[in-house]
Amino acid sequence: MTNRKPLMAGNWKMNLDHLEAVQLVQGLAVALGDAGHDYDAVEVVVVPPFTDIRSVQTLVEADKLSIRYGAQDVSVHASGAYTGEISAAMLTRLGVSYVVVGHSERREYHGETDALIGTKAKVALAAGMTPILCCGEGLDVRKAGEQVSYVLAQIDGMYADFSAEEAAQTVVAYEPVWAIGTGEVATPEDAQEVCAAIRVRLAELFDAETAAKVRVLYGGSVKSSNVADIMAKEDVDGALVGGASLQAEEFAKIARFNA
Ligand SMILES: O=C[C@H](O)COP(=O)(O)O
Repeated sequence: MTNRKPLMAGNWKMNLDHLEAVQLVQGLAVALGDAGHDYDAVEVVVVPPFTDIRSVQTLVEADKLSIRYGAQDVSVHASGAYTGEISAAMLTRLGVSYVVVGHSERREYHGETDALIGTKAKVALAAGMTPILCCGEGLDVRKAGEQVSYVLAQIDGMYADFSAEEAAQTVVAYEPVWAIGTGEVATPEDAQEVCAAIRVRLAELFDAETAAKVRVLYGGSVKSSNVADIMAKEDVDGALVGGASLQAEEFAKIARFNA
């Protein structure tokens, strides 16, 4: 048995402007409210683009919503001449609770390395936000059957400078790149294999108590139709959802996987 609270996080990626963001969060709140969702049992988080966050904050505060929100990235710098970057302090001023770091799209299009991702995660933590550290193998690695060693190398790199106390406050998202936005979902067994290996590695890097606290999410073509089977796996503590989080009803159903 685990006391890790399931976390359903919707990563909107570069979709929806601030007006659409308000509509979606309102729709999600209504769908979850109508269903009597217990936010203490399953945490629900939206991760909009930076430009939407202020509007989401205003809505969440005005309507006293229990939905929490995150950012898709954070700068390693505190302030200064870093054009285009957003600091951790700017995010915390907007009530941001989570920061996704090292998404495979940041790794691919922005050359982010495990070391940089680890630094970003520590910056987020130091500012009081929870980092969601992403990892996952490409199709070539999966075909070679090397997914576990590949992902564990990413874990080693990202957590290299973490203390156990810091690590215990993080979330990991395992997202096989071949399953992202493709409709190709990993089997629950595939997800469990890697998520369990991540937890074992965290226990080796830190200790068993720390590893037991870290929530490990699965991401990659999660939908309301497949989420329950994935969530039934012991080491899967939630989902990082892309496309399906852009529809209020569908994301509400995902959050209510156990209803
Ligand atoms: O961050 C979310 C993932 O990249 C999954 O995206 P997807 O659900 O559209 O496959």
